[in-house]
Amino acid sequence: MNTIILKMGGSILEKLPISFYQKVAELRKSGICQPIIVHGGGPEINLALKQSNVETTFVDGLRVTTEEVLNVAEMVMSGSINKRIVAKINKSNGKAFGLSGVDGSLLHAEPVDQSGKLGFVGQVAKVNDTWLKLIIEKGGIPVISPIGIDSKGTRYNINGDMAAAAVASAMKGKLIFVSDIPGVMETINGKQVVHSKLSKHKIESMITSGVIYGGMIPKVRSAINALSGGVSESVIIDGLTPTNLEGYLNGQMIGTKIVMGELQHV
Ligand SMILES: Nc1ncnc2c1ncn2[C@@H]1O[C@H](COP(=O)(O)OP(=O)(O)O)[C@@H](O)[C@H]1O
Ligand SMILES: CC(=O)N[C@@H](CCC(=O)OP(=O)(O)O)C(=O)O
Repeated sequence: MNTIILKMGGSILEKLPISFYQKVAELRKSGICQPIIVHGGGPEINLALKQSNVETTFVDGLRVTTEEVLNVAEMVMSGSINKRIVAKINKSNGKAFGLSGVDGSLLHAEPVDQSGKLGFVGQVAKVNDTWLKLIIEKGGIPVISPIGIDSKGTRYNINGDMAAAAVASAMKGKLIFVSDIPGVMETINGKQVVHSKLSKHKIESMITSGVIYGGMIPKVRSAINALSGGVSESVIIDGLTPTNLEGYLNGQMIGTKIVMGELQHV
């Protein structure tokens, strides 16, 4: 069975209709594909930090993470968000199993920046997929919160897009970023267009020119890394259009596909 890694952005988590979770459960039950969910939670972490009067800043879409910020990020993502997703899939007759990258050292992490400028921000050094494979073997749908751990027991806040790319590379699945935008957009001659395909070269120039900014930066860079890591396809789709997931899986041109080689028309 083909594996798909669904990165569910914090931007849409609360807006997704129950039909989305029903579709995820159905994909597994019917044997069409094996979904693995990796979620984010940026907006809810922002809210929780605000309520605790903790300032938060981002560098290239990554949250500078002090110990205090890490604890809040873990509470929000591994606690509240993860279990809400699990509950919705289970309500849809799926067998979801929630775990964070800390459980079974699923996401073995290392600091993203050795200078310490970003604090406890990690990247995935290795995916320990033993438990994932066991959950899958038993008919389950893994739901992963992107907090990682190293061999000393230090935990790291990992951007959800980066975690999803690492899981997709390890499991050799298709990587689908489910977000709140129809794809990567650009205003050309006064008209907003959605790119249907983007190459690595074009992506880097769009980051340099500021067309791609904020949370879209780790998303597109993770898509490229996943392709380098052996993932066959990376795509960004809008989760709020109910037919998008199925349409994409049926081969329709939906969202923005990230490709390795150069493209003539971009
Ligand atoms: N060129 C672009 N096209 C579309 N969205 C962009 C672009 N550049 C930056 N963005 C921003 O990236 C956001 C998606 O990233 P993010 O908020 O991290 O999403 P998610 O929570 O789904 O991971 C969009 O809502 C938009 O504000
Ligand atoms: C290091 C880092 O930036 N971690 C992210 C993790 C959540 C995330 O990635 O959420 P989205 O998918 O909603 O963007 C954060 O703290 O916001």
